Amino acid sequence: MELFNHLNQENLLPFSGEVNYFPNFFNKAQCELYFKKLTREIDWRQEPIWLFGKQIMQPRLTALYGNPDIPYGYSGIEMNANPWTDFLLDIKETIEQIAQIDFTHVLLNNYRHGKDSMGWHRDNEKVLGTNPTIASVSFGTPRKFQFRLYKDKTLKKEIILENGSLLLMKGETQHHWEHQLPKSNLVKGGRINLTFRKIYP
Ligand SMILES: O=C(O)CCC(=O)C(=O)O
Ligand SMILES: [Fe+2]
Repeated sequence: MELFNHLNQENLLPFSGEVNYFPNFFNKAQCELYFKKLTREIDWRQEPIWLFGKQIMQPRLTALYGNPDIPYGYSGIEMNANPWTDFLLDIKETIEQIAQIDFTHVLLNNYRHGKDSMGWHRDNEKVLGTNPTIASVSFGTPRKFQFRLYKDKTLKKEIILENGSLLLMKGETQHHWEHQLPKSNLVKGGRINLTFRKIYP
């Protein structure tokens, strides 16, 4: 029996997946620097998605960076990755040490205020492999992040993703649990999230 994983972190999920939370993974100075750079230097766009047969604009800004020549389809849109920048590589290398995986891409989300959000979904696309490790880094205003069991949507777990935190989703998480970043009337400030992924072309 495995009592602890290698990081000695507790699992946020009760079963059928593994989620570890690391608050203050980045220090205050790094948080300020990265939030500024992410705001100014990323090629942010508001992209349309297809939802129930209708094309609507996503309620957030997005961008994709990563290794060249690996196209990445996401929610019905094919995004071409921008090449890595120096500071994105710095962040990637820092989290690769703890995630113990070489990531090929990062999907960036810019939630400009509390009305920006991301709805319930699983990151279970074929190109991510069977049990993807996804590393989610947050900068800026804290936001609520929720999980619910795919087969019993009344079973929920939630956590506040704080400035400078890292959330690792691993194992069978993407098979059995959906996640979302709900809208909030209370949140005024902006938040930028990076989800590092490994794509198997
Ligand atoms: O903003 C977040 O914390 C979640 C982002 C997410 O779930 C995704 O990019 O797939
Ligand atoms: Fe996701």
